[in-house]
Amino acid sequence: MDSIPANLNSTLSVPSVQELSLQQPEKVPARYIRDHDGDGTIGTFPSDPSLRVPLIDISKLVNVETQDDELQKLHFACKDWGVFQMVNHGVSNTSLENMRNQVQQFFELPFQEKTRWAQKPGNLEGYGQAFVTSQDQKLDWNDMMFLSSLPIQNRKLDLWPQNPPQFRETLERYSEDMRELVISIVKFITLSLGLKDTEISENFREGLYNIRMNFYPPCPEPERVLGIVPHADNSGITLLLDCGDFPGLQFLKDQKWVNIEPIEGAIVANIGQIIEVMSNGIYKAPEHRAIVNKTKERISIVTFCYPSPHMDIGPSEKLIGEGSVAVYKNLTHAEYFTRFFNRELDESFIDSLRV
Ligand SMILES: O=C(O)CCC(=O)C(=O)O
Ligand SMILES: [Fe+2]
Repeated sequence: MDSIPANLNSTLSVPSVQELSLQQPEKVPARYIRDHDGDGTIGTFPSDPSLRVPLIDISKLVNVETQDDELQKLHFACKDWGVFQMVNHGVSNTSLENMRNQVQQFFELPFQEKTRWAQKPGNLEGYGQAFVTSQDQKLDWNDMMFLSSLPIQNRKLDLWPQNPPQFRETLERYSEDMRELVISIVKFITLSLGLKDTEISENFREGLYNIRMNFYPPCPEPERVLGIVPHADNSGITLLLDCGDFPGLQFLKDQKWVNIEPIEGAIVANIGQIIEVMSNGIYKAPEHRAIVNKTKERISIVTFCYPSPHMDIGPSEKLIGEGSVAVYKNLTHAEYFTRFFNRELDESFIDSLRV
């Protein structure tokens, strides 16, 4: 019998969805059913360009001649969507390809082999599922591997796969790349907020980087399950590598779920709740979810980027005063996480941070 987790930083063990899917059931077990076919979202990508998630060319942000225009685009992307896709971001295709291949090879291993790196009681890291706190909770159509990668002293190496053999070094390299990228994006995000100093972006140098590798197996009734239930991320910024070529990731925009069309070599960035707080709510951490496919599996590799634990989490002082008041409380990093892991699953975390 599984023990009941003390808080949300631990999870009950539930069956592997990948193993379930391999048995080719005709119907989905009741525990996964959360019908959503009424919202018609399984379909295709939006053809109307105004309904597509904004595309930001990082090389244009770096170039002084094109910077102002691209910063404008970035500002509206963060304000109106909370998410954008990045091209020309400077991370090599080799790093992205290697990461994608290693994660794919990991999930293709026999189940028994994968369980060498399974989650242990009381901790979310490792191979398993997230946030299952009761035996009757509805489940996501998702298996995952969750690892803390930076700073190095946070690594639990006993949970880092040694099969496939290149997994560890690839993840190491990939997380360094994500760190460099996020420092640069946060610098531009704060610039687009009118903050000229680099205090916030520099705090991502000593930040925390946790990587969640999601595996969504094919599902006989995709319109009846969710790969990941709607949520906003508690990160500063989340960087997502979509390894599918069909609708999977969806963001809520003007009360409608919009499919994100994967672009070869692009990385999706979304605002997390820490940047929402630091921007005093000017930029919002968007709700998003994952849907699944009837015949195809999908992998996504998600890096949750947090600023240094030494940095308080509160509205930037430069954004309050002169007519604007702080909308969110100021918390230490530890207070923020204590609140997050002790929240009720049905309560809005961001609302609990309001003044
Ligand atoms: O797989 C996806 O596209 C979404 C994953 C996600 O939102 C998460 O892991 O927080
Ligand atoms: Fe997410």
